[in-house]
Amino acid sequence: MEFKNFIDGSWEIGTDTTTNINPSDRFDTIGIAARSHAEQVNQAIDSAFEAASSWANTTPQQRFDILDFVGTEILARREEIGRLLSREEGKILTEGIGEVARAGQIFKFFAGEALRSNGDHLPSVRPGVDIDVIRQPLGVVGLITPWNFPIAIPAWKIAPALAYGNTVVFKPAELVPGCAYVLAEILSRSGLPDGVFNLVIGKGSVIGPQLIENKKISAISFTGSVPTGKSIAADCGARLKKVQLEMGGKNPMIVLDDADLDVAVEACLNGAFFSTGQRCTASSRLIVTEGIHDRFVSTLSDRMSKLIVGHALESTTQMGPVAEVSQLNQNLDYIEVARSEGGNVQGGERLSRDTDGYFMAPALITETNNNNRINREEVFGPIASVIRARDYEEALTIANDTPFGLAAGICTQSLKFASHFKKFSQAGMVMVNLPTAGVDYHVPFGGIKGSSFGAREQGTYAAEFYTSVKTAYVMP
Ligand SMILES: NC(=O)C1=CN([C@@H]2O[C@H](COP(=O)(O)OP(=O)(O)OC[C@H]3O[C@@H](n4cnc5c(N)ncnc54)[C@H](OP(=O)(O)O)[C@@H]3O)[C@@H](O)[C@H]2O)C=CC1
Ligand SMILES: O=C(O)CCC(=O)C(=O)O
Repeated sequence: MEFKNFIDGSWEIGTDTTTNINPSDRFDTIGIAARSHAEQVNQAIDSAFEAASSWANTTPQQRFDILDFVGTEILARREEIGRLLSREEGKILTEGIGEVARAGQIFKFFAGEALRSNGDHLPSVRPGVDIDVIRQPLGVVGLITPWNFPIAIPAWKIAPALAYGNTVVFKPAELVPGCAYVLAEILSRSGLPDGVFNLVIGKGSVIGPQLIENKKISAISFTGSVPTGKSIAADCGARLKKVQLEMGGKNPMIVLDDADLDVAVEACLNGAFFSTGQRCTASSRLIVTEGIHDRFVSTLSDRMSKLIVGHALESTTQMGPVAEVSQLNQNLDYIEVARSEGGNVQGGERLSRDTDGYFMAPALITETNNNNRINREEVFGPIASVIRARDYEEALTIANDTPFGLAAGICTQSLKFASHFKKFSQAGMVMVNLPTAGVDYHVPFGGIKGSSFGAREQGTYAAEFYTSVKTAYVMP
């Protein structure tokens, strides 16, 4: 397959290309992808700029119909696209299909938003004057996405951008051009005028700065690593360009003595190891109180060691490969760091298979403390560490002692502790007796502290980023 750029309503691949390889089976080439050059990126920006004014003035019905069409087609093709996703990114097929369904639902949700979005009408403090607070699109938005959710994250940026009347230049992660291409192909048949949606595939370090520096782009929405996010924010700040960042996490899951052991183990197994731990919401620090610690560790480690690691498309597989070799090496390095810090490592070995995929066993590291590097830095792999705590108060202090603040969880049967945690945990998303990862598509997503910057994504809150507010005073 050829994964082409979509610029001003036309498909093109250009001369410079990359090869897209299946991380489960490195003998399986999925396709050849465009690697955009500067001229193509400029054409995409120009065409989005040209299209912005007429798209901003389309009716809500036109925008609803287009986004609803996209959502319907994605949902109808969830198995086929889910297969491509799993082949390309490496999450297991049920997770791949689930992610595609989520992307379809996101388009449907924002189709509705195109109809629902409104402003406020208020009386003035001056007699006879009316005030309207109106939401207006920003113009052209640049969307930069990571590899770990290759269709859901693009969906939750593209759908609100279009619903609220913006035009788009979309740059997916180079590792996952297939899902981006399929999404663009559906959008290309949805009735969108030329230039409203553009896809430029290629290297982030080349395309990213071009998007940020170009004056025709009004705003950048980014999901990915902390260093890239910080440099994007600094560059946007210097140009007074609106920016939204979703970055890493070092998400705590507290397990209290009174927790239901099965619930806690299930939540941690899912939160730490599903999707090969490649979720910014993954539970990477398991903070466990003394009374349940040993039972919890022994049950979780037993369940972890039975997880079947293998080819993402095999029906028996419970954990697929790591998405790429540099991420695999980073994971294995962190296991050695944890060992050298005194951690007791179970699992975490490199696994070899005939298909030469990037497989490793999930790892549980016990007897760690919160100052260890393994507990301070985001790893982004199937690795969780366990930290002992005396009681709830100490567990909460440890949970909050991190530069990150994306998701935080607690397993307890105590309403008192759950309610206290909901209020005092320093995170944008809090889960009680549920995994820290795996969120709904219709409510806000994002964090505090070093995890996020700017307005929230998803749900009706997405309007905060994708629109600006105008206040109109009228004396009729
Ligand atoms: N919070 C999250 O959801 C995610 C966090 N991460 C974290 O980041 C680490 C590294 O992953 P990685 O994929 O390299 O993350 P990056 O932050 O490098 O990549 C995320 C996106 O940004 C693009 N990008 C890269 N450099 C620039 C730049 N200078 N300007 C603008 N955009 C740029 C990438 O393009 P390209 O792919 O072409 O390089 C990709 O589309 C992981 O180990 C993990 O810790 C990773 C993925 C998701
Ligand atoms: O946990 C989820 O459902 C979403 C996670 C996510 O968006 C991410 O890892 O980037």
